[in-house]
Amino acid sequence: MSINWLRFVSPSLKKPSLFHLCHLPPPPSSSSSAVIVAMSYDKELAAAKKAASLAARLCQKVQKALLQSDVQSKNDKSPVTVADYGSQALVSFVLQQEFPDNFSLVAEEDSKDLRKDGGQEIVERITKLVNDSLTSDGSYNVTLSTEGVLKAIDNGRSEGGSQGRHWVLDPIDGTKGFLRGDQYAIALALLEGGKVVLGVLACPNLPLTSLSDAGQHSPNNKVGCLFFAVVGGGTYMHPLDGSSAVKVQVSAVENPEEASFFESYEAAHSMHGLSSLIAQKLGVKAPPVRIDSQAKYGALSRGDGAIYLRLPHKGYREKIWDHAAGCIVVTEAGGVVTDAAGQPLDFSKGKYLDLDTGIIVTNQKLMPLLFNAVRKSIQEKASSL
Ligand SMILES: Nc1ncnc2c1ncn2[C@@H]1O[C@H](COP(=O)(O)O)[C@@H](OP(=O)(O)O)[C@H]1O
Ligand SMILES: [Mg+2]
Ligand SMILES: [Mg+2]
Ligand SMILES: [Mg+2]
Repeated sequence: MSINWLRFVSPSLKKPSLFHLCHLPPPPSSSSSAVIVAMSYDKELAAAKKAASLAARLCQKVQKALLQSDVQSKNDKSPVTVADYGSQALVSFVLQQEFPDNFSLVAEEDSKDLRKDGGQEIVERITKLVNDSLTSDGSYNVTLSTEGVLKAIDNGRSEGGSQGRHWVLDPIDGTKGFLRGDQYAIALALLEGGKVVLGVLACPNLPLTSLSDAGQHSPNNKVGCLFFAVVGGGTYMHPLDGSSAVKVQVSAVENPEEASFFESYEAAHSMHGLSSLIAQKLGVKAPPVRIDSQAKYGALSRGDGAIYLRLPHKGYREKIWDHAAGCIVVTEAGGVVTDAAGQPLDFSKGKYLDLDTGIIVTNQKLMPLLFNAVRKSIQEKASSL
């Protein structure tokens, strides 16, 4: 099935809306002309934004309690587990309600550990969190049982792939950031035929103004952003607690000396030494901006920085839910996302991304320079071993 894209101005919406035409095989008795079915992602986008916003609220509630009760210093990870599972159950439930006939979800968590002996208490806490969120939203007149919550979590066990539609969810991306009270994201994307066609990134702790602004740590600076993108339609951002969206664009910086770059806060997730070698080769002057989660993709999409380098240690396999939403949010804002060999990320192979060395992200102008610096640095590192 081939897919063509066109921009369509909906008279009722009075704003551009994205439609695509699916050329279906002709019915047996008809002539050879293709049957054209027009579809939009408006309903999917509305559902994804709703699900991610609800999940973000659940996570904010848990993170607040986590910080207030100082559980963080006790190194007790259970509240994070509660938020991860609660977020996944909520998103899964909302999407299944909205798309009962065509629902497939590839998500990070499953209920295996929760079903073990001693898991009942934590399942009850998750169930309460999920039901409280559903009640406060008011759209769905249901109360989930503990088994209903476990089933909703396990509905995220799809394998994805190159055929059909699959939602892709990271219920909390940046768990370590969440624990520290730093950045994290609820990352939800839709794959169609193995390509990302829609992405929503809820970043509850990301300031509404640029991370490069001097006053970003002032107490008046509001946090909580939601980024969204539909293929061909650009990237938008609005406050998590609002709906007035602005279109965002990646940085237009062409001179690497003026570029700043993002990388993981956690050195275990990305080789900081290698990225500093790359930055040095490029002539980047600013120190790295280290933050957790796909909030990096969101911040990059609005030009807070110009480059994102993710260079995992040998043997690590990247999962699609760690990049699907972020990837479309950046590309629709004019950026480029490739692996370290310059190939686009392939989301059609199931849960894992099959890629060379790492992931590099920047604007179109800087990509050739960045790519060269990455190749040289990787070769230098290999020959020094
Ligand atoms: N050794 C490793 N190398 C690279 N990424 C890793 C890793 N261990 C975990 N991760 C991934 O890094 C993600 C967080 O990325 P970042 O460093 O940008 O915050 C984690 O997502 P979760 O927090 O959803 O588990 C996890 O999937
Ligand atoms: Mg993740
Ligand atoms: Mg996660
Ligand atoms: Mg995880």
